[in-house]
Amino acid sequence: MSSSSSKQPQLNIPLHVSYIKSLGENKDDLAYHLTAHLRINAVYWGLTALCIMGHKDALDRGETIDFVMSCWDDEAGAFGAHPDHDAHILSTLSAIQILVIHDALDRVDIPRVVKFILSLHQPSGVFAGDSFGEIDTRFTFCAVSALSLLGRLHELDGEPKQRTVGYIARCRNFDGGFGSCIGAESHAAQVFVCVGTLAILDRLDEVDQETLGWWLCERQLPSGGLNGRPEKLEDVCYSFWVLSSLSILNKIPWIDAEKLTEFILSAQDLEGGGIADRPGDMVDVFHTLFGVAGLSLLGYPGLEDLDPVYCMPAEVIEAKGLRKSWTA
Ligand SMILES: COc1ccc(S(=O)(=O)N2Cc3cc(C#N)ccc3N(Cc3cncn3C)C[C@H]2Cc2ccccc2)cc1
Ligand SMILES: [Zn+2]
Repeated sequence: MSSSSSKQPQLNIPLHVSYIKSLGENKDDLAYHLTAHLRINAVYWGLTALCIMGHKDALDRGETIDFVMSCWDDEAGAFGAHPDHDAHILSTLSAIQILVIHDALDRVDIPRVVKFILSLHQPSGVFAGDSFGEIDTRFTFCAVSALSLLGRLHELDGEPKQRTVGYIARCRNFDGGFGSCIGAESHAAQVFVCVGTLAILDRLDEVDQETLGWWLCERQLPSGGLNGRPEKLEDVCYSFWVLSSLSILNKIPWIDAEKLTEFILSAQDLEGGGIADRPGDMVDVFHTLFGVAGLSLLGYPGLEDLDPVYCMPAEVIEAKGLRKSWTA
């Protein structure tokens, strides 16, 4: 893909780096406190975006690790999204991703976290998000990717792995896609978590790759952007959910990369920095990550490679020996 033909301004990396750095500075903003329940996830989103843009050190490593450890819920043996918040698989995965990126897994009581994760495995094969029992294929991906990053995926060997794969197989729809649970309609974010889980478990044979490939490339709209379901609006975050699934299936050429690149670049705020869900909307750190993540998967010049399964820097996943054979 040649960026010289782009009609949109290029990716303004310095501006987006300063936007992410500013997020942790405005602690007086009401918005800062209203998003406490997302804090550790937001740190993962910001840190990963910085890594892809080549500015991993823009956030202080020591302060970041100290914040993650302040989210440890010692009663549960896992991480919450904010100090004194209850442990949840979503925040536990974010904590592990941050510590792996910073090569600080030695700070984690791995046996206790593994016990928490395995305690969420349901008889049906799906994972719950926490002890309250809400189930979702998103939580299954979080559990399996967390165990993999901890080097403890073998805990699922045998019947637990078959149960997990069997549940995801029962979520597969006629259109080749996957939903949040058995019987739920296909949705791009759920397709990512199910395909990603099957990729980690080396069971992509459970995916109808041609049919799903078509469903995924049909997410692209005339604007170049991707939506999450038929008849929905395009949204930058689907640049990652759809592209990562296509990347795992080796079908990224099935979409128009040039037009998607233009769409993502058009969603930048070129004054304050950051990327929004679509042009003209308010930016946030979630869409900033998934915008640069999408550009990285499209081979946009000047960005670090992203691993499509773990949504983490490819060099970090490579160093842990977790890169899959089909990834370039
Ligand atoms: C602004 O209203 C919201 C609504 C929901 C949430 S959320 O439940 O915490 N969450 C994460 C999220 C974070 C931010 C940011 N910063 C912004 C949005 C957003 N969404 C909502 C969204 C994204 N695209 C369109 N929509 C409507 C996804 C959602 C679910 C999710 C959680 C973890 C990982 C992946 C997905 C946060 C804010
Ligand atoms: Zn979105």
